[in-house]
Amino acid sequence: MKPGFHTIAHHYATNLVIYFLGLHDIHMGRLAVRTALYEKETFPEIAIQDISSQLQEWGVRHELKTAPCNIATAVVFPTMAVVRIQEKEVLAIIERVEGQQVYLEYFSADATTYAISELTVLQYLDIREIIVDKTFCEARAQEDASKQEAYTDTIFAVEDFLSEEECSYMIDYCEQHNLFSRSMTGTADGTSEVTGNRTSYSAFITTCRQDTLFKDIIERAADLMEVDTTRVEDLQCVRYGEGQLYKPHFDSFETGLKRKATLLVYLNDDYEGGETIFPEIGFSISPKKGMALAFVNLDEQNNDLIYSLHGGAPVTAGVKFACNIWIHL
Ligand SMILES: O=C(O)CCC(=O)C(=O)O
Ligand SMILES: [Fe+2]
Repeated sequence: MKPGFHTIAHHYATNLVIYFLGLHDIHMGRLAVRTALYEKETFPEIAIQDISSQLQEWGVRHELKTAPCNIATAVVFPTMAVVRIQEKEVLAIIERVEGQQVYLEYFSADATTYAISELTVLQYLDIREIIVDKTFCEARAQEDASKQEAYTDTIFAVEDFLSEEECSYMIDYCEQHNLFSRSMTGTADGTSEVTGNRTSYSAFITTCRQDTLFKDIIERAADLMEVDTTRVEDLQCVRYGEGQLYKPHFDSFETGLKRKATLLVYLNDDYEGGETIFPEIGFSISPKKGMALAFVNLDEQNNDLIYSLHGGAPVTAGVKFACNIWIHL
C-alpha cells in the first residue's frame, strides 16, 4: 500500500527535495514534488537515483556521482548524498562542511554534525553545472501558488464563537474532572502513541451530548459548518504549557476516521506564542479568546489537502487552551 500524504508530509525524501530545490532558488511547486515522489514505486524508500531522474525530468540538470569521495573538495553545497555513517547508509542533505565538521540532515534527525572522518560519501548529486528549465519550474510554482491561494481563501475565523463564560466553563470542566492527559498522535497502523511531535495535553469530553452547554456548542458548530450534528465529533480540548507544541500534521486519518473539516476554538489568549501555523501556505493566526478558526482537510474527492497541514507553535509563556470540533465525513 502506498503511503498517504500524512507520510509524505513528514517524509524526509520529500523534505530533502524541497529543501534542496529551495536552497538553490528553484521554486518548484511543492505539489509537483510531492505528487511525483508519491507516484514512485519505491516511495517512501526512495533512492537517490529516483530523485536524480525526477530532477532531470523537471529540467534541473546535474550529475549523479557514484564514488566514495572527499566531500570537502568535490561538491558544491548543499547537496543530496548517500552517506555511510556508523555502518549505516542514509540519504541525507549535506548542508556544508566547515573545517573537519560536516553539517547534515537526514531522516529522524533534524540537523546533525559529524567529523569528516566519521562518514563516507557514496553517491551525491553534482550540481556544479546546474542548468534549470526556468519556464517549467516557474509554471509549476505558479500553479501551486494559485492552489495555495485558493485554499487560503477557504479558511475563515469567527470571532466570539464562544462567549467568555463558555470558554471558562470548558476549561474549568476539563480541569475539575481531571480530563487532561498527555496528547497522542495516530500511527500508520491505526494505533496512537506519545511522541515529541505533540507535547501538549488533551481532554476528551465524553458527556458533551448530555451537558446543555456543550450540546449547544455542538449545534452552533453544526450550523456554522452546515452539517448535521451527527457529523460533529465529541469535543476535544487541548492544553499547552510553556514550550509545548503540536508540530505540523493533518487532522484527518489515512485509514479510519476521515475529518472533512476542523473548527478550532481558542479558549483563552493570556499567553505568548501558540499561534496556529499553516506551513504549506505561509499562513498563521494568533489565538483570540472565543474565536473559532475553520478550515477544510479534504478535497472534493475526500483526499487529504496538503495545504491543510497545520500545527500549534510552541507556547513561550503562560498556558494555552483550545477546543477541537471536528466534522467527519
Ligand atoms: O493548537 C493549535 O493551534 C492547533 C491544534 C491542532 O491542530 C490539533 O489539536 O489538531
Ligand atoms: Fe490539528
